[in-house]
Amino acid sequence: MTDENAVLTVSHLDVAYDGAGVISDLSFSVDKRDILVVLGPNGAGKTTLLRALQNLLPYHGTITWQARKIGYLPPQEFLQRQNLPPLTIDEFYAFKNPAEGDVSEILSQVGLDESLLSHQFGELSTGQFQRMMIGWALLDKPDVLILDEPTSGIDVGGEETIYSLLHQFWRNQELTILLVSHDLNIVWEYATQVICLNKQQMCMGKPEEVLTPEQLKALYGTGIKFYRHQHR
Ligand SMILES: Nc1ncnc2c1ncn2[C@@H]1O[C@H](COP(=O)(O)OP(=O)(O)OP(=O)(O)O)[C@@H](O)[C@H]1O
Repeated sequence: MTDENAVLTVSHLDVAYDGAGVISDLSFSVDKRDILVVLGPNGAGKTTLLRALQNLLPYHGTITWQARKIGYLPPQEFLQRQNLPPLTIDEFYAFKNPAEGDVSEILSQVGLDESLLSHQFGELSTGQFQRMMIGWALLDKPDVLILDEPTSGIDVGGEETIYSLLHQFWRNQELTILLVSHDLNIVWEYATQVICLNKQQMCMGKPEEVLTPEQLKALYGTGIKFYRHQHR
């Protein structure tokens, strides 16, 4: 039986690299308009999970999407502006075959001037680049967006731009977000659901219900500062 409100249902998921198990017997579901944050220590299998969900890795178990279109934000290396191809923004956006008017609309939504379309990647400021990338991810109107630590290595200002823009889109349109983040502040501020992963599922639920100091200690070992934003 499928849950009408679920956008993703994962059941008994196992993923291994060369026979070495990385994810074992993972089951969870994500509802429409959830912001699910995948938490876990280094090597816990978070990126592996996101890749399996996008059918980029072989797996056992079932992954059922009830999504119209799944979008993703490119890897951190791209977001950190390393090894970028010599393209103008116009050329980059054209890869998505946007309909008439879509580029203008998305640029206005991310707060960028159309004159930037003729610029190359290297000619944008950091903040403009972050906005441009969010616009690219959302240009073809996905109803699900997958992001793997989108702000790692990005300065605090850029981080703020990415999350506040994403949150703005999430508020204004039908969007479900699956996000890997190490940042507990992001979890407290934005997550509607959290899954704690350390090869196996260690918690799943609303952050305020499942992220107890005990759970965080079990997930990360000692030394995690327990800090909760009060303003939600
Ligand atoms: N292509 C690969 N081939 C073999 N092993 C891999 C491969 N990719 C990842 N692994 C291993 O799988 C495990 C999980 O890796 P994964 O990248 O999913 O972890 P993660 O939770 O995203 O970690 P981090 O927080 O450090 O980014 C690690 O032990 C890693 O070494």
